[in-house]
Amino acid sequence: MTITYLKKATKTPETETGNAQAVVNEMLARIEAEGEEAVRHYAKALDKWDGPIVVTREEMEARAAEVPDQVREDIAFAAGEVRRFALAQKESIHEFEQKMGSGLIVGQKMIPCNVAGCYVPTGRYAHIASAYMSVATAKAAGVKTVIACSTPYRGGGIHPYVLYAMKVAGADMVLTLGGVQAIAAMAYGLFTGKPADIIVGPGNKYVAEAKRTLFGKVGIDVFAGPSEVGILADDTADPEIVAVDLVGQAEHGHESPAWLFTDSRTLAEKVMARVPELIDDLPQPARDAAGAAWRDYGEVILCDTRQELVEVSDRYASEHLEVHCRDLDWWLDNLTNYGSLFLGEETTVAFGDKASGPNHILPTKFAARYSAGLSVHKFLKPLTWQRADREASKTLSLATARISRLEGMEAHARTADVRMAKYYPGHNFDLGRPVESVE
Ligand SMILES: NC(=O)C1=CN([C@@H]2O[C@H](COP(=O)(O)OP(=O)(O)OC[C@H]3O[C@@H](n4cnc5c(N)ncnc54)[C@H](O)[C@@H]3O)[C@@H](O)[C@H]2O)C=CC1
Ligand SMILES: O=C(O)[C@@H](O)CS(=O)(=O)O
Ligand SMILES: [Zn+2]
Repeated sequence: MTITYLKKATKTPETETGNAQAVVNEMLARIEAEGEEAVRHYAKALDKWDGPIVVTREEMEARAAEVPDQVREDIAFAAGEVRRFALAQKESIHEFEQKMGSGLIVGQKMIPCNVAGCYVPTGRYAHIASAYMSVATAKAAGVKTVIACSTPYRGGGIHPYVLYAMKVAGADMVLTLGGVQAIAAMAYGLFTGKPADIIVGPGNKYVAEAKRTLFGKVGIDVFAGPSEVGILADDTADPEIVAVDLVGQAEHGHESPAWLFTDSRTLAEKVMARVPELIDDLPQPARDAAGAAWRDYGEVILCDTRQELVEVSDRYASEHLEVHCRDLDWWLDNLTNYGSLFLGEETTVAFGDKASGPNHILPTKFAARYSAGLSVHKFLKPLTWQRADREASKTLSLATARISRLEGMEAHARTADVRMAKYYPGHNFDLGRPVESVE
């Protein structure tokens, strides 16, 4: 395969993770030992917040009353589309009941987690959309208690429109907390008395590392760290739109990769010339964020064929992947690793980020190789059940006893023996040869 790097990143999505891990480990240990006091300490030290942590219902209502009509309308529209998509996902997986060869009745029940924690980042930007992406999806799944947390915005309380979006999406409890201290508070049930069963939502490297570290104690959605964009473009693509879309996501922060995969050197050169101009034209803090992102993480990769482009793109497993090429169905059929796919010039990542319906909480740092993004399914457990009658119990007892004994598991085998002895007294079944003692 011939790959030419017309621009190569000096950093990879894994750079800087080590530093975050050390910080997160220390903070989690202190919060586990000291509880709410340590959380308050970090809220003050890192986010200049020493006000109340729990946002009361009355405060939510009072602050909601001040939200302008156009903002309400936009949030209602976008949250509605996200809910609509989540409900369609819910429809796609169902409970069922089936008779097996043994006569056993088996089934699957879809049971939502009881408590979900939703993290809404607002360090650099006020991520209003992240509020309904997580909360509305948890509610569509049927989660009873949804706790939402967001960073005190620029030293104040939760950003008013983020709080409004949480309310519209159906949050049951809200905490004014950001970063590691928010994730830990949700995991341990601090301030709410309700430890989360699952914690979801995007965030910076500290948030993503805290979720990863606490995984096991609590469920998580996916490793949703600093945003990434990949664009596949051929010679039919418009270089201006490709460049604008790359910068559109580089704005996220100095650790946000933007990758162009193309088989057209002409297009690549035009895009590379245009991106710095577009960045220079941005207001702050976007200019610095996108400038550093493009300088350190931007890549332009030239391949010979579209098969090679698919291979390279799958290796990068971009969180967001745009395709600006002829024959869009071919790309839809052949690409396998991406968080969310945006086909054709008429669509763009920002639609998915804010309003189109499919979730924007998506896998980063190669996690799209094994995981999709946040969906209603992350909150739903496909739990299995089974019920045997006497006939099924007999068929299964014989097989189970014999297989257990082949495995050397005598106690397992006896759970089948005892049933046969009770239901068929005096019968002589082949239940396998008893396991010999090995001292
Ligand atoms: N993958 C995805 O689906 C999405 C990812 N994102 C990403 O989320 C991120 C949002 O990041 P931010 O704006 O920073 O907001 P954030 O809310 O994730 O982080 C702010 C918090 O970081 C903590 N923090 C900052 N510096 C710290 C330090 N030195 N030590 C310990 N804690 C520290 C503070 O407590 C603060 O509350 C961006 O990287 C964005 O790209 C956003 C939306 C979706
Ligand atoms: O990583 C992401 O999904 C973000 O691009 C979403 S947003 O732009 O912050 O809304
Ligand atoms: Zn974005």
